[in-house]
Amino acid sequence: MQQQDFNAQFPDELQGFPGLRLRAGKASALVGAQGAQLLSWQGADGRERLFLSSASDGLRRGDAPDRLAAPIRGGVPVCFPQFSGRGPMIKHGFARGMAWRLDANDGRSATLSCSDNALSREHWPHAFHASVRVALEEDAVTVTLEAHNRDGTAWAFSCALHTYLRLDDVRQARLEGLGGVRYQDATDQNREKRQEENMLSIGAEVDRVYMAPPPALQLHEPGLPVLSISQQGFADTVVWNPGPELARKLSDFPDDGWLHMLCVEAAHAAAPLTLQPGEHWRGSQTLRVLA
Ligand SMILES: O=P(O)(O)OC[C@H]1O[C@H](O)[C@H](O)[C@@H](O)[C@@H]1O
Repeated sequence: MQQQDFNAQFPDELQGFPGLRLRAGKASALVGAQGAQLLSWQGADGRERLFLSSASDGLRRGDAPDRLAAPIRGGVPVCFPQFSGRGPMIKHGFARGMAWRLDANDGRSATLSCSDNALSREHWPHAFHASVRVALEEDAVTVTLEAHNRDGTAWAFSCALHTYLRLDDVRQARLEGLGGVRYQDATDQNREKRQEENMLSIGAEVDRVYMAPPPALQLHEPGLPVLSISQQGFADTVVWNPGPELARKLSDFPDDGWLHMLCVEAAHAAAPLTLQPGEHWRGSQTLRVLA
């Protein structure tokens, strides 16, 4: 893509990251060109609901798109075609480091896409098309990821919408809805466990893949309306917070950043999915401020 077209498609910016602003009444969102990553979402109350690290690196205007950019730490990174280190590829796949193109934009929603090219083939030999649609409502935002096998042979993938929710203080928040759900604990060699409590509180590192979770969870924070987090088409929900020790080791993350975020991710993580030639897969996550 020419720099001129890129600038026309992504005229807005947040922390120097080029993107596209969407509006629905008083609500607003900014979708970044890198990785089709939602970088900001403010509902009608004007409160920012997504965490974006002030120390984050990433693709800036004018950077060459012929190599992968450093991942942007925050918003809603799209992990594709691999979740985390669960496979031979670079962590979370290559899609979050690529410049995506804009396919449609009606002011309230936008669709971005990427497909195989010389860069993706350095990491994965397959023909594919991936798209992300961000749809804004007054009190909600929905991110939909779609993958299409354009190859002559079947391929397998895993993926996630790696949503970083912004919190005042994670220690005061409660995530409701995971009571009785089984999870793989990545802080304990992926041992399988069962969560007893329905209200999860966090004060240290948490890195869990919940399998067959309920379709909606609720995030409670003192003095704020409840946030509903729902998903469709994804088999797992990942909950991640680095806690104080890992936070200090992450170069693109403030030491106290762990207090102000919680990742609640719609994911296919525990087991990969296989798409036959010509097949599509689609999954979405909706964040909604409840009255
Ligand atoms: O640092 P990143 O590559 O963005 O990954 C951040 C985190 O993503 C997921 O939530 C994984 O479960 C974690 O194990 C990982 O640390």
